[in-house]
Amino acid sequence: MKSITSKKAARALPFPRLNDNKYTRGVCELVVGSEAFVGAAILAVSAANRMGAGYIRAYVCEEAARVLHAVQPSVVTLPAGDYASASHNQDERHPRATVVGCGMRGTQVELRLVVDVLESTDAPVLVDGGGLAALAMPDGMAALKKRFIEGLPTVVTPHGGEALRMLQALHEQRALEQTASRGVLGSARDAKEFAARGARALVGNSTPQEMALALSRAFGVVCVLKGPDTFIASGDEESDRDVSALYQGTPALAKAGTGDVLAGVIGALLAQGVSAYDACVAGTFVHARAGVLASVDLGETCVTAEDVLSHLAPAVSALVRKLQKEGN
Ligand SMILES: NC(=O)C1=CN([C@@H]2O[C@H](COP(=O)(O)OP(=O)(O)OC[C@H]3O[C@@H](n4cnc5c(N)ncnc54)[C@H](O)[C@@H]3O)[C@@H](O)[C@H]2O)[C@@H](O)CC1
Ligand SMILES: Nc1ncnc2c1ncn2[C@@H]1O[C@H](COP(=O)(O)OP(=O)(O)O)[C@@H](O)[C@H]1O
Repeated sequence: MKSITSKKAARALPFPRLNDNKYTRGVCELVVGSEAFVGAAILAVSAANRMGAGYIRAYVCEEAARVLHAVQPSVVTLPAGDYASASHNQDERHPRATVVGCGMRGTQVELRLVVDVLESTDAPVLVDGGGLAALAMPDGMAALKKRFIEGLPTVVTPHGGEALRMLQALHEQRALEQTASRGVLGSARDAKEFAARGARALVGNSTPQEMALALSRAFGVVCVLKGPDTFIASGDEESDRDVSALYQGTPALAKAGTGDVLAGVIGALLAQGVSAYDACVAGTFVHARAGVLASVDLGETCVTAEDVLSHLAPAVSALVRKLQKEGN
């Protein structure tokens, strides 16, 4: 397994070119937050705005739009329900990406919205937080399969709990399908309980690396499995970079909202045309470095997700200095 270094992260970073405009620097769209989790939307959107995408469009609830107008007036806001009816395609000169799911609670309306996002853009999509539950549903799986066949990149960023739920849902669904196809008799409830037990047994003993790999292959996505150490699985069976590990974090990052910041960071890199795998490598590194720099300033105990956000710029500057030192 490869470990992510500052050199790899620095080389993946995008820079504005002399003749760029806000559209050529990439449009990052975020379909995030809910009435229950307004903060997740603010954190993800603010992180994306900080990480260099030229145009940030946030599809959010009214309260999140109100807060964003106050704290990030450069962000354009639209009602979350408007996403499906707008156009989201990209071309070579106008890259873009969509982040969806941070701060969602997993309601039917939200899960439908996640599937709409997967179906309605040819740009990279990052799915996080409560939105991840949509992927193991039949519509979500079908949308992912179509994106995979068409070569459209999808990134998922689960924490350990979300990864476990995704794998269990997947195994459960497969077991149910097998039961049905073999004509095994029994009540629907018994079949579901049996499938759930099998799924728990299958997933129970996996290491985080194995889970990241299983998720990336089963769903056809790049999987960033977050935790004290973070594992990135490319899902590419031909490649020698199946799983990479990031060991440079700090327990100061174990705070609510830091995952929302990470989703915005990776989303902005995707929107600037960085490949899915490189965006995950550079994004997780910058995020971890921001956590470390915040800890240096404030002490590990006192760091909040807002501090990680405010240390993204010094983290990027440190990487840029590294590149300059190497003469690249
Ligand atoms: N300020 C805000 O508005 C915030 C909103 N958030 C949003 O809240 C929604 C629910 O996410 P949560 O993660 O809070 O809750 P979840 O309901 O997704 O998961 C929490 C459960 O998973 C278990 N778990 C197992 N491994 C874990 C791990 N490595 N890290 C965390 N939990 C683990 C926990 O014990 C717990 O039972 C998401 O959409 C998320 O984006 C959170 O990001 C927190 C901040
Ligand atoms: N003990 C730890 N050491 C290093 N990094 C951690 C630790 N705990 C959590 N993190 C990082 O903090 C972030 C937490 O993300 P997540 O669990 O999704 O939080 P939230 O949903 O509250 O935003 C991830 O990037 C994870 O890798």
